[in-house]
Amino acid sequence: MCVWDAEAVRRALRLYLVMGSVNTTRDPVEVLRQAIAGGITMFQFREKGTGALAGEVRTALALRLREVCSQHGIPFIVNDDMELAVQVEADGVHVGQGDADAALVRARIGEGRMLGVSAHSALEARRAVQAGASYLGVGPMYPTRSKADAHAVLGPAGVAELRAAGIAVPVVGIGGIAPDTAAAVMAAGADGVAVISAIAGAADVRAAAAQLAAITLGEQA
Ligand SMILES: C=C1C=NC(C(F)(F)F)=NC1=N
Ligand SMILES: [Mg+2]
Repeated sequence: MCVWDAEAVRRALRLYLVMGSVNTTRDPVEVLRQAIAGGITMFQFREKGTGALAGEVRTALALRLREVCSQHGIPFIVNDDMELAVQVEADGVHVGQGDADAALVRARIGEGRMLGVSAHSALEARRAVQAGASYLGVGPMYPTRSKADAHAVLGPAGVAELRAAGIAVPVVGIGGIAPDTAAAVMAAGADGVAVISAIAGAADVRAAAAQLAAITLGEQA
């Protein structure tokens, strides 16, 4: 298992699809295939909210999505559940401030996997880095319908403030990001954007992913 150095993590964060079965009316596996064809660089399985799958059915979906990511060399991250991440041989885990202690998760998953931690302030960011975070998820950038308990909207300024505070680790913005706002998040100092509805809810998933990829990867140029 390769160790995910900062540069590899930054490349993976460029266009990060976060999705679970509740985020689309279609087959999540088909949506993921289309999103990969459009150019996403990382995928997070986030099975949360009203109607979320559980138990064997959830694990079965995780394995199907994991397989699609493996086929295309796309890193596969599991939200919250470190045991599921280990069980399906995920490339990493993402935990929020209210979830398991980041240091405990790092100890459980080892150094060969990515550990993403949600952060809403420089203090939370510093603590997450000390706990061994590979990247920080910062948001919400804009109002979001995908997370019932979202924090107050930070805006791209939230990313700029972390950079101004000297937080240099890989950072991805999340929360209500769409094609017309992705560039602002990158300009504020993020290494990439994480999206749910902008891709999973799009009529043409592949085109939506391609449009966002052009913006975030274009920033690279
Ligand atoms: C609550 C979350 C915050 N950020 C992220 C990500 F953008 F992927 F880092 N994922 C989450 N599930
Ligand atoms: Mg969480």
